[in-house]
Amino acid sequence: MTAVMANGNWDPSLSGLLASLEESRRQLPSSEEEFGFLSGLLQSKELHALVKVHNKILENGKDDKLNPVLSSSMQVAVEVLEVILPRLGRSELCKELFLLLQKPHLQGLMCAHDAVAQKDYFPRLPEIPLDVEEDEETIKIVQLVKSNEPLGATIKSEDDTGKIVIARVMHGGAADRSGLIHVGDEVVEVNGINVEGKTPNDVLAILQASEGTITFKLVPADGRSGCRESKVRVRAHFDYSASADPYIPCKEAGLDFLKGDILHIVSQDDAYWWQARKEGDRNMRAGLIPSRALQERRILHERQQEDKTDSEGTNLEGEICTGVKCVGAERLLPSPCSSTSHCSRPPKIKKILYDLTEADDFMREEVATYEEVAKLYPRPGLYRPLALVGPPGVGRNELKRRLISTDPSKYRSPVPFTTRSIRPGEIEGKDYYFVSREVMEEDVAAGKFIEYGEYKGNLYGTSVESVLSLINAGYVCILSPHYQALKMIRTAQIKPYIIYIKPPLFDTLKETRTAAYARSTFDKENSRGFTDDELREMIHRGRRIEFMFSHFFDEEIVNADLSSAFESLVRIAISVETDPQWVPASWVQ
Ligand SMILES: Nc1ncnc2c1ncn2[C@@H]1O[C@H](COP(=O)(O)OP(=O)(O)OP(=O)(O)O)[C@@H](O)[C@H]1O
Repeated sequence: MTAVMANGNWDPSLSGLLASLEESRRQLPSSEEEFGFLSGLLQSKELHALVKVHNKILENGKDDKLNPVLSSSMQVAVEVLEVILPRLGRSELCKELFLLLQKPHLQGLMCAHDAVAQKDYFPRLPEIPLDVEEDEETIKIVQLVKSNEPLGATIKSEDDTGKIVIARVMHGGAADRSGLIHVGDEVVEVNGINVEGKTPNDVLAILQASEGTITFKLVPADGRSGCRESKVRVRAHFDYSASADPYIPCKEAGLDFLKGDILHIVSQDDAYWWQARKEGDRNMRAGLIPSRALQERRILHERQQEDKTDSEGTNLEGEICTGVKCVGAERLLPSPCSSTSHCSRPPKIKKILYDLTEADDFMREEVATYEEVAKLYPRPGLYRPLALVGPPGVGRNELKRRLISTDPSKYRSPVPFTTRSIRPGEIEGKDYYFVSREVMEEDVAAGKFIEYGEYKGNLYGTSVESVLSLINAGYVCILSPHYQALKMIRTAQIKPYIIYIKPPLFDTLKETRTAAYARSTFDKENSRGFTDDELREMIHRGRRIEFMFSHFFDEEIVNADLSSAFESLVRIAISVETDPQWVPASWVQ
């Protein structure tokens, strides 16, 4: 026997295995290479260490010597991360703990701890009964043991033959992980009961009444093999509740999510029902969500219905059912078992830039469902611009000015261009870039401006180049673009972090603006307070902006109390600088 094994500490079962391997070496049909591999493995220190750990766990588990204090250390770690996140800027200790808890080694340790604490390695499967008839070589027998986890597969009865088949296997669920159950497998027997001629509900009833292990006899589907998990992540642009969806093939298999949630799409095999997990969710089993194509059809249909004034009757059901076979016909197999600012005030030109009242309906063509995203990691010295959008008068410029005044050497706003002539005291390149109308019109036509407009016969605008030069010079560029310029700035080149400044409800809006003697920005010639109509208009505009552009927003700040809104802005600005962010996948190469 080899030197390593001569060591008295070596596990006796491993030594025994190796000895019998060597003894029967000649009778084995294996090649020299295969033998060498196996014998090397049995003698490896890694395997020995693993066996030792395994034995120790079993030994300690036997007489309940060690009881875990908790079995969800990963969950606790995530909660701690959330709690300390807002304190990162203020405490070095918080920062250190934040980094520590994200280290893969520590997370691996906590995962392993939880698996052991939850006894995830139990139970052991009993021997498979081998009383299989001779002509049943194409039958597979799958035995599952009760646990708290659902099986993660759905069944349906086939339209033409009435056979019960596995309709869907949810990625990461118990069935998928077993590697034994595949889509298309025909269910012949459950616990010795023949299911021929039975409905999916009958089969469910058998399963629910069963206790202990459950044995399936399955005819394997031809040529099926497990599909590899996709890596696609998307941001959802709508709320989804499976229980409220009349068209989902199986409500219990659905995954609920909220607008803004990041979803890991693990399978797009079905054109209408994708399988997804929520990013960061420890539940490995994927759930069903409507595919992009299906959701787009639904939204378009809903819009058509809204637009229809006459009632021709809705037939959404018919329309979707044509595309999605077996709607509602699948059954999920249960568990087999169970200010005063010193920055000069920029000129008020924005509100005239796109002032075609309500001319923004063109955006309604866009159907926001899911957007593919990827993580963008912060790069020191190269900061994402912050773009504050909102209805005119809501306070974007006020917040921008306050943020810049906290550190003018860090936060900057791009210098605008104008075709008007320079006035006494103004400095070229500081107040404005003064250019001729011909030059500016040419540049506008060439798409060099993120926004522009005309006021009293002169053009004003902000160029893409001036934004990029601030970014490249290491500043945090602060923009307050008109909302219709959002599409222009939301590019891989600029990578803006878009913050929606939302007006509060009318009473609060009126109260806060009156208390602060806020000046209306609607009538440039008169510096006066906001009228009720103007405040209502602000709220109305806000709603339209949300309707059209909310899928572009990274954050939202309700500008009720100005100092709270400003605090939120500062907190967001710090986190954009330091934390990884989900951005459109095309921005990350
Ligand atoms: N939360 C608040 N409470 C009280 N007053 C506010 C608040 N936010 C902003 N204001 C005041 O409201 C007025 C309009 O704000 P601001 O000029 O920043 O609006 P804006 O969104 O930039 O609009 P515009 O695009 O028309 O310039 C200013 O007098 C500002 O000081």
